[in-house]
Formats: sequence, structure tokens, C-alpha cells
Amino acid sequence: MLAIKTDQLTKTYSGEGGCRGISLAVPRGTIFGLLGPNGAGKSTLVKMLVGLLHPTSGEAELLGKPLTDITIRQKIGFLPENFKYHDWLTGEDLLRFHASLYKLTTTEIKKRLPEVLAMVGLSGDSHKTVGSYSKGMQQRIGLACALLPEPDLLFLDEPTSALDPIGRKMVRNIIVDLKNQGKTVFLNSHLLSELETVCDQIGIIRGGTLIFQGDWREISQSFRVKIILAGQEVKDKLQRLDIRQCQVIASNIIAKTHESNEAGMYEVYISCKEKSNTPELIEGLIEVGLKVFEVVPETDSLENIFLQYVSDNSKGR
Ligand SMILES: Nc1ncnc2c1ncn2[C@@H]1O[C@H](COP(=O)(O)OP(=O)(O)OP(=O)(O)O)[C@@H](O)[C@H]1O
Repeated sequence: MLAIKTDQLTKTYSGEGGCRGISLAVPRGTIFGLLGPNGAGKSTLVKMLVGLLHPTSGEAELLGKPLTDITIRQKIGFLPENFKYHDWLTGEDLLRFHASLYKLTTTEIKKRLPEVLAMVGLSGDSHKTVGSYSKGMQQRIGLACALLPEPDLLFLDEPTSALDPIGRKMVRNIIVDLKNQGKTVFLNSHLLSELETVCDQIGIIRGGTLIFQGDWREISQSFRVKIILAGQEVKDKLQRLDIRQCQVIASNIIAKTHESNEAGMYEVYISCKEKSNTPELIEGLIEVGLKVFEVVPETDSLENIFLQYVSDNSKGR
């Protein structure tokens, strides 16, 4: 069962910008992270999905219903990127207002208000006006509004941009709890280290086009080793190195031991298909007469993969 399904979804602004031909499938009960450089089209896509923008073309379904079915919005929570709430309302008033938009009953409001305030850590501040809240508190109350209807699908656009590390952890916990309850979370964030820890799948968007969707761990299977070594004719020897499944990515001299450039201490990055290739690699380096001082395994991070995708011309326009 899919929580989100889009088919060639497109939104352009007078024929420019926005995003084009987005075909996406997000399974229910998962956490999906959308990544992309500034101006890539992430917010445009989210705004179309939550009904704030009409697509120029293409189709989409949320929780099995077409975007045009507005009843489904009662099951959807949304925290916008540029949140700006009514300054003069208290936190509680704002929640009541959103509860009325969601058409929650009096009984549901009575139960849900204290629950969401506790979830976002604002129980003691609900009587204060939103205008007196700090930016982080405003983001928290926005999240509380999005959580009000116990959403089956929650869209969070940069949910932690104003939060301190404690607030970020709180959001992470909320997201993981929702997933454990079978809900779906669609996250838009530049904080890749956060996405890395929670997301089941990611989508990478560049220049308005979706250039990757899937489990980022599957494309991070190759791993690198950083090796500090020394010797004569290091570059030649590295070129002659013939180790199965291993490839030298870069070698930089970090200290000269003689006047000649040919001898010195080098920092070498080598990619290996599998971790089990490492002993063979070290043996190979020693066999060609190099002295190995340090071997540091480096697993690919989501940040590395993202940078590689958005800078690689072969992977999108
Ligand atoms: N209202 C608008 N009118 C005209 N162009 C727009 C409008 N909104 C967005 N765009 C353009 O569409 C493209 C995608 O913008 P969008 O805000 O969706 O990107 P984003 O990935 O969310 O960026 P960021 O990470 O900076 O928030 C950009 O080129 C932007 O200039």
C-alpha cells in the first residue's frame, strides 16, 4: 500500500522553475526523506501534495485517494518551511483554530490538545501568545498543529530548522514513534545527518527532476579506506597496484621526507567493493615496497552520496 504515489507530477511557474515529471512511490508506514539543493523544487512538490499549489500537469494520490479528494486532508499533517502563525493568538487558541479546520469534535480536542502540547514540550506555555514565543517554540507549536489530527501522513518541511539539539532529538523521536504506529512521514530537510538516522528511503531532486529514489544504504555499499603510507615512487607504485575490487581514488602528499617529490608521506584514498578486500589491499601495498602507517575505514555517508549525485552531470540535468 502506498501513502504517496505521483505520476509525472509537474508544477512550473510561468513555464519555469518548480519541478517536472515527478513519479514517486512512498510505501505506507515508512519515513521518506526528500533531498535537493536550494531551488531544486522540494517545497513546490510538497505544496502540491498538501493542496497549496495546483499541478501544471500529472497526477498524484495520497493514501489511495486523488489529490482532488479534499476529505483526505483530515488525515494529513503539514508543517510548512516558512511558518508564520497568528501572533496575537495563544498557543492553545492556535491549536483550537487548527482543530476546527480539521473538524475535530469537542471530545477529540479535549483529549488531543494536552497530548500534542506535551509531545512538543510546550505544556507550560500554551497560555502565552505565539508572538511571545521564540522561533524554536513557534516551530514546536507548528508541529503540534500538524500532529493534531493523529495524521496517517505527515509532511514536515525543514522541521528542525529553528530547533536546538534537544528539540531536534524530540522531532526525531516523534517521527520514529509515528512510524512505529504505522504512519508515514515525508521529510524535507537539508540536515542530512538527521535524515540518515531516520529515513527508510530517500529521494534526490535536482533542477526540478527526481534523480534518485530508494534506500540510500543500497548505493553506499562500496566503502573507502584512507591509508597513510610512505615510500619511494608512491604514485607509480599505486598505479601498478593490481588488487581485486579496489581502486585508488586520490593520493595526496602530506609531508616530504626528501627534497624530491618522489619520496614522502602520502594520504591515499582507495575504494573497495567490500570490506573483506582490505587485508589483500594492505598486503599489496607492502609487496610493492610501501610502508603503511595508518588504515582508516570510511563508510559512505548520506552527505557523500548526496554530493556525488547532485554534482554528477550524468545523473540528472
Ligand atoms: N512562486 C514562485 N514563482 C516563481 N518561481 C518560483 C516560485 N516558487 C518557487 N519558484 C522557483 O521554482 C524553483 C524551485 O523552488 P522551490 O522553492 O520548490 O525549491 P526548494 O528545493 O524548496 O528550495 P529551498 O531548499 O531553497 O527551500 C526555484 O527555481 C524557484 O525559484
